[in-house]
Amino acid sequence: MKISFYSYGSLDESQKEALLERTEGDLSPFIEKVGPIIEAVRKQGDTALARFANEFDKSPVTVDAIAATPADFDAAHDAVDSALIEVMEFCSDNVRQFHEAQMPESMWMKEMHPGVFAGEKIVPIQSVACYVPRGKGSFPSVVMMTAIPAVVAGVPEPVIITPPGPDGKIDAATLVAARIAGVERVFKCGGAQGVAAVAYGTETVPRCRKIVGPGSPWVVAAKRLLADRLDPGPPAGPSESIILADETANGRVAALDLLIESEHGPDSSAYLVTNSEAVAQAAMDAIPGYWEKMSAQRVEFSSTVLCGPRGGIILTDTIEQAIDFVNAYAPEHLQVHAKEPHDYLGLIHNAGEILLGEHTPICIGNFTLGPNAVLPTNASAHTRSPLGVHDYLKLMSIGHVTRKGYQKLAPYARKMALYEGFDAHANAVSQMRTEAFEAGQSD
Ligand SMILES: NC(=O)c1ccc[n+]([C@@H]2O[C@H](COP(=O)([O-])OP(=O)(O)OC[C@H]3O[C@@H](n4cnc5c(N)ncnc54)[C@H](O)[C@@H]3O)[C@@H](O)[C@H]2O)c1
Ligand SMILES: N[C@H](CO)Cc1c[nH]c[nH+]1
Ligand SMILES: [Zn+2]
Repeated sequence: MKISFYSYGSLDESQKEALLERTEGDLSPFIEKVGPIIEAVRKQGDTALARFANEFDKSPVTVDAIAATPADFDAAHDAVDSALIEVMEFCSDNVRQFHEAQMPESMWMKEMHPGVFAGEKIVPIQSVACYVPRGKGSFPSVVMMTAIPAVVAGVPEPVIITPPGPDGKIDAATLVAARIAGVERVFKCGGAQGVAAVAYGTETVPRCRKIVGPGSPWVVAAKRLLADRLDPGPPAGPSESIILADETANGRVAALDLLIESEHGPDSSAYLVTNSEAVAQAAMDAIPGYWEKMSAQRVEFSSTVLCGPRGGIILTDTIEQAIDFVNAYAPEHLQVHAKEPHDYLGLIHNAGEILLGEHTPICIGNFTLGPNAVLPTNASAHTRSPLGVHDYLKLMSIGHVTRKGYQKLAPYARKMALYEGFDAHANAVSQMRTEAFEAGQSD
């Protein structure tokens, strides 16, 4: 197979536009199939969840075994290598520290004028579900990234949903990570049926108001269809990355990092964008050797991405052109390979995360650095942010006006109300209010 190579300066506008496309851009085939799945869960609850687990996950789950039990947690703990548990504790600790640092004050108030107080109260959302994928991998790291900020934010009893495996069980490390995070409500339901379960609630799965976490197009399509009933949280579909490398980069190292996100699935996207022909060539030459060190399935995913229309190597005429491409693409993950990576920080406006330097590969961000690795996909990094404690919190405005403050504000409110034509609004800040007080006092 031939790795896709683009000489950017010689592409026409439509070819440049095509490079910006992701698989998530067209969800229509998934939306069509997901509608009936959602309807079945709404009507049949747990029975439908068990049936879909059998059908889509080849998992023999019965209606009485959808919730993980304390015995399941204990068995998972026994099954997982103790060295992996230590690693998950280390990574979880970094993720927790990062998100604790993100927490805002729970309230603020400002005296706008004498006797006029305004501020905000910040509270956790009362019910949130975390989606933890399983299929083209198992993702205990996604438990860390979704459940730990929920706990830090103070969400009472967060819920985890995840597809069961062919043994009818939840991935053992996923359960261990849930326990490390402090989450006990874990349910065996994934894909569109899992999203529908938390949107409507079933006999076993509680209804939630919000769902966070990444997933396949089945999950993304269900979130989209259920968005009126369930806050779908920040968008997080198939993984995508750009490695931006200038002429000071080592092409072989850049290639190693290009392969990281290319192996998630055939629907992922991954580009090396460089202004250096030597870096591009070194990366191109290195990739086949790296594929030899990967499993057949991961090579299939990676080569589908890098040899197809949503991945490969882009050679630009200048580094400015490379940076412009990054900003137009707005990748989920961006890693900068350069001797002076900080020089580029101020020039990047659109990316879910910016990892600086050749010692900060995306997998370090995925697992262990601390910032959240659930990041905006499908160009939503133009306007959206990484998952964080703010996604589990909401603001309520607070106001308090004393008698003195009222005298200052009332004439302004009355003038506005009269202009907008709202009689009751105007009356409530007129002489009628003084009269109502006086009449009330004499009662
Ligand atoms: N953006 C991020 O932060 C991030 C993080 C981790 C993973 N990811 C992405 O999440 C995705 C995980 O995908 P996955 O497949 O491993 O797990 P998944 O849990 O998202 O999807 C698997 C589920 O899809 C459903 N499904 C599969 N085939 C189906 C069919 N034919 N009909 C109906 N439903 C079907 C099943 O219910 C199955 O349980 C990947 O695309 C990966 O790149 C993103
Ligand atoms: N790259 C994913 C986010 O796009 C996160 C992840 C978890 N495990 C492996 N990778
Ligand atoms: Zn990854």
